Amino acid sequence: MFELRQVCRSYGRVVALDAVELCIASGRTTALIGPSGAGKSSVLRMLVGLDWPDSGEVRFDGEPLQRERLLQQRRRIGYMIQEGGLFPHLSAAANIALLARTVGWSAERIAQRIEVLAAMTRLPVDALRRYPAELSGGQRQRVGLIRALMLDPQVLLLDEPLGALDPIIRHELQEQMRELFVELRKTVVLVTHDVAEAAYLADTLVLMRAGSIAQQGTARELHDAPDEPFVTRFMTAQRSLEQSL
Ligand SMILES: Nc1ncnc2c1ncn2[C@@H]1O[C@H](COP(=O)(O)OP(=O)(O)OP(=O)(O)O)[C@@H](O)[C@H]1O
Repeated sequence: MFELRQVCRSYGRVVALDAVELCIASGRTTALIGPSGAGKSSVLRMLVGLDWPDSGEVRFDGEPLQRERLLQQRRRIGYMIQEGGLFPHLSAAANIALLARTVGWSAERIAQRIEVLAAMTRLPVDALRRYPAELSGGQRQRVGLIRALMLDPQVLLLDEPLGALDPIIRHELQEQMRELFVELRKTVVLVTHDVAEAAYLADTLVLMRAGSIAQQGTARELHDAPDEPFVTRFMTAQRSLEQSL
């Protein structure tokens, strides 16, 4: 679905992406993992056309991502930024409806679609009338997810979709998201800091380090057959409760 060919991107002196080569399979879930600053969000922004390579190419569904065709290509992609990225002055429902209104959906069609998605993501209906500041963290994430799903895109790009949630809600949302990904059969690319979450949600893990791909494979492959010591360090860095007792 996506291909990055020798993608380089620097911000001033900081090299965010260093000749990245990456293929993302269609209809599967891929998790980008890696230390802070490794370039995960930068990759996601390239995929959605919010940022462009200094050199190299990003291809989407067999064609280069192009500024001239971006609107058309963007309609096939749902994107959720960190913290949901909701507009604070709009109610949850208005946030969700924004894109659909722009592309000319009727109020009735919008309401029907929101109802379906609220049920699917288990968002209480009364939450739709509230402003983002009046929602819990878990509800905000659900609203962000509904907004990304609104136009039924082929592709979902999720930047830390479950960041900053308490462990019980996070556990619950992980289960719901996994069911949703299987049910919807979309191409999903998500960023997470949590290795266990990545392994639970994704078919493929892409481990980044300092703007490059350290290793790509299943969680089992990265765990059992690491390409370098860094992979093992990262995969085993999270402390389990058993280790701490
Ligand atoms: N707009 C920007 N201006 C300057 N530097 C940037 C910008 N965006 C990213 N960077 C830098 O590029 C590098 C990669 O950033 P990126 O956000 O992609 O990392 P990340 O792996 O997503 O990190 P995190 O896990 O902390 O979100 C970092 O060093 C970051 O400081």
